[in-house]
Amino acid sequence: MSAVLVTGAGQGIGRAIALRLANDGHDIALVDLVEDKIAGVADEVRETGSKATTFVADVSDRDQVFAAVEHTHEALGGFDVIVNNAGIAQVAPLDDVRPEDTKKIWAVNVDGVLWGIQAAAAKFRSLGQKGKIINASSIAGHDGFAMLGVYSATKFAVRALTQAAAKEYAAEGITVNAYCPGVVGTDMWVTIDKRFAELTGAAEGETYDKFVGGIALGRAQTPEDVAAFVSYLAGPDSDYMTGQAPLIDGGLVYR
Ligand SMILES: NC(=O)c1ccc[n+]([C@@H]2O[C@H](COP(=O)([O-])OP(=O)(O)OC[C@H]3O[C@@H](n4cnc5c(N)ncnc54)[C@H](O)[C@@H]3O)[C@@H](O)[C@H]2O)c1
Repeated sequence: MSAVLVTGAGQGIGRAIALRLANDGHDIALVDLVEDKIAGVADEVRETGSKATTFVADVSDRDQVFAAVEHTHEALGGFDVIVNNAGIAQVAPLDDVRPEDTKKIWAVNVDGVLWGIQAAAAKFRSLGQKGKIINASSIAGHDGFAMLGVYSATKFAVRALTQAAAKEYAAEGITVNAYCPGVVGTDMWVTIDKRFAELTGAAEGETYDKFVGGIALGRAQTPEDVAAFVSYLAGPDSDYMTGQAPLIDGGLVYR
């Protein structure tokens, strides 16, 4: 099939995407901050029969992202898809946000996606081939959530980059889309829930449960639910789709 680079692949949604795409028959380059985590996922990928390679990189560092793309091409013998999945959350009332807070989250969630877009487009161009760029936005990229204001801003920004890149690269046969999960019970949500508890006096688990209670389909979202949509985006059935960022949230209505 094709060679896919997934960032933030060491756990949560990124891990599920890596495993789903490996099961679809793609070879996978796993990129994350910590080697131990991606080494374990690489073993799981190899069990599916697909190739796996790991590369430690911080997506907020442009040179490291370009190096990750080069590594993918060398190790897997191709480069067809990038999934710019890595991201961090931040829970704070807007009044409390300081410059160092916005810099950090912006560097990972927005700059990190931009470097991934640039590096992938440059590589597709140098190889003279088409390619697919897939970015992690969020339901918080469609609605500004209280206490998640800066996080929401970064995810709106990911949608903006997705739309702009889709227009800039369309003539080269490069498609650019995003996925927008709702509430997925990964480590990210454990951290969000704890921070809500500290700030609002809610019991631990209460905020997560409230959000899950607002999901129309009546069950919590799994990383595999997200990975199923990314499987479509990474495969040939999405060839005529670009610049889109659909919600995959089970019909979440709680705000
Ligand atoms: N969990 C949710 O409910 C949810 C909802 C909507 C969108 N998202 C988005 O989906 C993506 C994955 O979320 P998750 O819940 O799996 O998160 P997670 O915290 O469980 O995992 C994120 C992974 O990204 C890695 N990472 C963080 N910063 C990095 C950096 N600078 N460079 C490289 N890797 C880095 C972490 O080490 C970790 O392995 C994120 O972009 C997140 O914003 C998550």
